[in-house]
Amino acid sequence: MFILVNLKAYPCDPIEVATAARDVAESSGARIAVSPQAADVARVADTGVEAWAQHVSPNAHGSHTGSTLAEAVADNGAEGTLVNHSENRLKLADIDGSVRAAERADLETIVCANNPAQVGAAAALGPDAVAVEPPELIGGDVSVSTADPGIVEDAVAAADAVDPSVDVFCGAGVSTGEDLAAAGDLGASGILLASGVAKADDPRAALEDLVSGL
Ligand SMILES: O=C(CO)COP(=O)(O)O
Repeated sequence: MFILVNLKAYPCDPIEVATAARDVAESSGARIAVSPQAADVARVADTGVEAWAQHVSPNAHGSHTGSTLAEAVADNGAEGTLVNHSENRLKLADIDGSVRAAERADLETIVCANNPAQVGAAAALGPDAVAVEPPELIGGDVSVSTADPGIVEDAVAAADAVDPSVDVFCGAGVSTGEDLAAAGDLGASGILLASGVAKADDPRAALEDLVSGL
């Protein structure tokens, strides 16, 4: 199970979380990545943890003010990028463009989706993985793997029907090792979480609890 910690725009210390994630990944053997604000990608990657961008623009170099280029985040140490999110909704054509941009820059991709139908559409674009995150459970205390196990199973089936090589992650309310284990039992290859680590009083302890579910 891959654990991807999305720091969103939370007021946490990205280096504190990245250092803890690096240490817990090393001691447990788990794959853990941290996805900070684009401006913090280089500092986070410098800790030695696997760093991911939260978004890349569909465009390449050129007259595109405000872009976050896939090439730029890759040059600054990112190994992958999220594409689309319930909190940053993109048009299908832009999701496609961002996945293609990430491919050009050799970044791994996870496209986020709200439900199994969107998972199927996202899988058709050929990312490395898709993540199902029901918006109503994002930021809450109850894990998607407990509150709505059927949506995870349906997402796995939807992606498999389109392209069996696309992994399926789940996210929303995931915070414990038990939540992670339940996600794995439902067929997920990884989890995407934010508040359970970024808003934790002790992010290191939160990460240690998560890997206990592996
Ligand atoms: O949106 C999410 C990750 O991208 C999930 O957020 P929470 O873990 O805070 O529910």
